[in-house]
Amino acid sequence: MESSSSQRVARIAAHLNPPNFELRREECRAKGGAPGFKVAILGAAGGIGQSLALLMKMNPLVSVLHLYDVVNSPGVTADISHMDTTAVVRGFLGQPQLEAALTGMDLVVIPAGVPRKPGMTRDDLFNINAGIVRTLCEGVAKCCPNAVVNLISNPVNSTVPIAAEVFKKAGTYNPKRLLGVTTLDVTRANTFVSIFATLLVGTFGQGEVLGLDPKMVDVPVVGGHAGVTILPLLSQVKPPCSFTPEETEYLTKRIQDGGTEVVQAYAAAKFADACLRGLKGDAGVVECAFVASEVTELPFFASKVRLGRAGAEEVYQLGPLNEYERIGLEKAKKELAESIQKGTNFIKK
Ligand SMILES: NC(=O)C1=CN([C@@H]2O[C@H](COP(=O)(O)OP(=O)(O)OC[C@H]3O[C@@H](n4cnc5c(N)ncnc54)[C@H](O)[C@@H]3O)[C@@H](O)[C@H]2O)C=CC1
Ligand SMILES: O=C([O-])CC(=O)C(=O)O
Repeated sequence: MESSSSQRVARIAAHLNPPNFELRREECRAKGGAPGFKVAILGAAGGIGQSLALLMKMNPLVSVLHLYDVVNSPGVTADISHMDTTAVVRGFLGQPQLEAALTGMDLVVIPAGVPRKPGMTRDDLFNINAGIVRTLCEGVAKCCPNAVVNLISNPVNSTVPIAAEVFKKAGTYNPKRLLGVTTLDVTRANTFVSIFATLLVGTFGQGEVLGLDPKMVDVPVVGGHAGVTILPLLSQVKPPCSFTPEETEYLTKRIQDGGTEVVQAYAAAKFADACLRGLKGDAGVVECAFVASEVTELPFFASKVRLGRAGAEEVYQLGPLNEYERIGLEKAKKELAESIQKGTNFIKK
């Protein structure tokens, strides 16, 4: 006869062994009554997806985290699910499991698709990623038509219009709930400006600023998410800061080219968190995003938006631009118009 201790071990083991493990976690969570949102990451086994999954699993606003990919999602799910935070993690592999991954979701974050190789532009990814985004958004329209969608897959300037057309076709389009993620441009801009300001002591209007924390810096970045369409409004930096024309030119290029150097998931997690805080009803959640917009004559444009229960509840105007920024805006709009049209045509053709 087994000792009571080994019987207990056997009982616990039965609960902790896959596939029971996640089921038990779910029961524990239900008993604890942790509130929160259901979030799906599509492309969760990729470079961005894995780090994003880790960061979302740490977010207390997330109660359920679905990790979908066409490869490797079971391993990633097992890894993430052992983190001792409340969100229940479930993995989904391949197209037959897409609908299960999406059903009931409040927020769908999409970093699925191919990334750039050296020498490529984001637009070079269009041919592969356009079809991937279309398929995934068809799934969203069918299974969670009211979810907020964060589109990360590049070229964002075209994939957002693609998603909009898919949702229009399905009759589920809500412009407030479709957001292209440009947060990385803002985190780069905040970081570069803070370093710059710290090194160039005395350029800030209010006297000397030493060791400026990037979190204290606010650089609006408008337009889109590729090359010249990324337009940092350095004249509107907070705290107020003045740059020479050469400094402006240098910083603008540095921010525009940041993606050829390094990519990361932190900004995507920051933006997803802002969307969840908005859905929860927090006041004053403002981030830049590429959304349906009337700020310019273009149907989509990135600018500051206020995030709320409805998604992007308010799209802010650009504010006063200086001459350098006005020229930049014209260049940005020209390229953006083509990228938006290309995305729209992909579905309409
Ligand atoms: N908007 C932004 O700020 C950023 C955008 N990106 C973009 O995000 C995308 C992903 O980048 P990485 O994670 O570095 O690439 P990656 O190649 O490491 O990961 C992509 C993942 O997508 C998966 N995938 C491919 N087809 C899929 C499908 N039909 N359904 C579901 N998953 C699918 C792949 O299996 C892979 O796991 C790229 O297009 C990249 O350009 C990356 C960084 C920042
Ligand atoms: O540049 C890339 O290929 C990825 C991206 O969008 C970024 O890092 O901003």
